[in-house]
Amino acid sequence: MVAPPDNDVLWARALHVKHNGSPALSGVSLGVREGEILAVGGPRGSGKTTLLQCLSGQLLPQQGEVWFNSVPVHTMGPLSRERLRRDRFGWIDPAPVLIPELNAWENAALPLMLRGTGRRAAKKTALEWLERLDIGDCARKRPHTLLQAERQRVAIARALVPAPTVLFADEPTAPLHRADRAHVLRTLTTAARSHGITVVLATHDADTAALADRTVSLLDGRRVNTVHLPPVTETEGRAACSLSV
Ligand SMILES: Nc1ncnc2c1ncn2[C@@H]1O[C@H](COP(=O)(O)OP(=O)(O)OP(=O)(O)O)[C@@H](O)[C@H]1O
Repeated sequence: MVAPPDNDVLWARALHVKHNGSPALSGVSLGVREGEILAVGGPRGSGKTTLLQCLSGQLLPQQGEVWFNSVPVHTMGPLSRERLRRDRFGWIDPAPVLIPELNAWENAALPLMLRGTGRRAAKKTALEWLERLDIGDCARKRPHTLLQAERQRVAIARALVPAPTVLFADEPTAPLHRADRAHVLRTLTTAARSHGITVVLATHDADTAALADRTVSLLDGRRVNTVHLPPVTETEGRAACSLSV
């Protein structure tokens, strides 16, 4: 095994994954630099979710290597990978999965409390994030009384609250309206940049990818070439488009 370059927080080499015999990833390699916002683009079924699951240690590739800060994730046992995900990674699903018995701030504070932070401190941090995401008013509401878009903001707050080293976001704005999407994504990317959080963002939306520093594109489980365009604005990162297989 050869350790990854020092400036890559995540590094994957030649990942191969098959789901029930059909290939989902076929030899994908990539590095993610510390503090980078990396978009993983590609059409539906191209392997984006599978790639994020491998990088975050949720799924072991049948072949290939995944390294996090020079630690080989692909050789870790299930408990070590679970601890790594709890302590260092955040995850946002396309649809919010919240605990129905807890209100919004309790849901958002949960990762901190699982790490041993006291209830009062965890609540303070959770409320700050809910405010930043414009749902401070919902802090005491249970998930079933919230709109889907509000629930997704709670899920995003929950992922940001413990300031993870790497945040994996799988189509995080899928349940939001277009206007909402831009605002939530800006909040997410601005927060990530200001807290030095590395983000790996799966999306098939060019507007979303435009907020990233770099885009890698997948097609049928393989990487396709990308070309970088000039910055859209000084502050919002760069866009990239897929050229060809
Ligand atoms: N649990 C599973 N069982 C069987 N096949 C799966 C499973 N998960 C993914 N696949 C298949 O693997 C391929 C890659 O799926 P994946 O979800 O990684 O792609 P994606 O780019 O994230 O798609 P989407 O944008 O629809 O989420 C697809 O052909 C998909 O149908």
